[in-house]
Amino acid sequence: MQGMEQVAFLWDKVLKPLGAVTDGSQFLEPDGLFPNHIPNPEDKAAMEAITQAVLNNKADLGIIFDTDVDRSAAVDSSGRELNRNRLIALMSAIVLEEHPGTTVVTDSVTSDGLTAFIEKKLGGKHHRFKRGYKNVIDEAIRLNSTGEESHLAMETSGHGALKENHWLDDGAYMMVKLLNKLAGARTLNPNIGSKVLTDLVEGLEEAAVTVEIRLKIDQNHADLKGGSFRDYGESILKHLESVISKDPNLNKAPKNHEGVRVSGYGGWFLLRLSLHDPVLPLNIEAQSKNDAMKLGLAVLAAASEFSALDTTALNKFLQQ
Ligand SMILES: O=P(O)(O)OC[C@H]1O[C@H](O)[C@H](O)[C@@H](O)[C@@H]1O
Repeated sequence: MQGMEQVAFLWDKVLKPLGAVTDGSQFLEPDGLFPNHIPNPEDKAAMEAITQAVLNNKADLGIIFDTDVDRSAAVDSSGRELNRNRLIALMSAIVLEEHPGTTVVTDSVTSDGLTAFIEKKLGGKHHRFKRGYKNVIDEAIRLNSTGEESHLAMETSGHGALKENHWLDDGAYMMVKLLNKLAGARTLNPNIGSKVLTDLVEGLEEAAVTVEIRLKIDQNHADLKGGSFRDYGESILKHLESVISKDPNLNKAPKNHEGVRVSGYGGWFLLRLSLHDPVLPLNIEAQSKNDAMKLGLAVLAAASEFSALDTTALNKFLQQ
């Protein structure tokens, strides 16, 4: 287990008294300079550190939190990361066992593979909404108020909330759900590692290439003509939408709540406005770099007309 201050409670007052061996845990001392890695369960270095600790200690499970413990992720006993879409798939499998057919609300950058997994394998409904943990939680609450049952709201960032936990944005509670599942399986077979969790995400299709490229809008650029970066971003999205509608290889997602989401070349992309920054994040998933580049080129073709948009990061991706 690794994380910061609040984790000490889970470690000292919950896991240890219950008999868990937590010796391999690391980075439990709070240090605001974050000397070990960025405290983010999506961060490559953070996930590598916890994976290594799991393997070195032959642990059944690794769990990792951000600094205020509202984002979390796990690593199974074989060293497989359970974060992003995989963690949502795993939590969906657990929640759908308890509440068959329920709706899972997620943010907008979740994969097409996740939708297929929730709907075809688990028999639930995937409501792909907007980025932002507050947005997904509020949407799940709204759905329940309209009579559509939803028990789980999750973001790929590792934020997540459950109806049974009063919709608190609570990474520790997510991990306790995984630990419960694990403990139940271990009473039947103590040498099973975390296979019970690994098995639950069996069948989740994953893209070979997954990238997020963040395109900045220069707010002081003359092309904004004194307008806001939001308006400028919206006009880029509108233009992209019209360019896509003329391309026979690309299809706009029929149901979408944020930005422009398009499928094609066996993959998909989403271009949207950042929640806070003058940035258009572009997410691309495809089965090969070549297909991902075709999707990236379609965005570049539309975006290059907008001189206040810095496309350096996209160009770099396309030239790699
Ligand atoms: O829109 P972005 O710039 O990608 O930021 C999106 C993120 O913003 C905040 O940090 C929210 O707490 C997260 O829930 C959200 O995922």
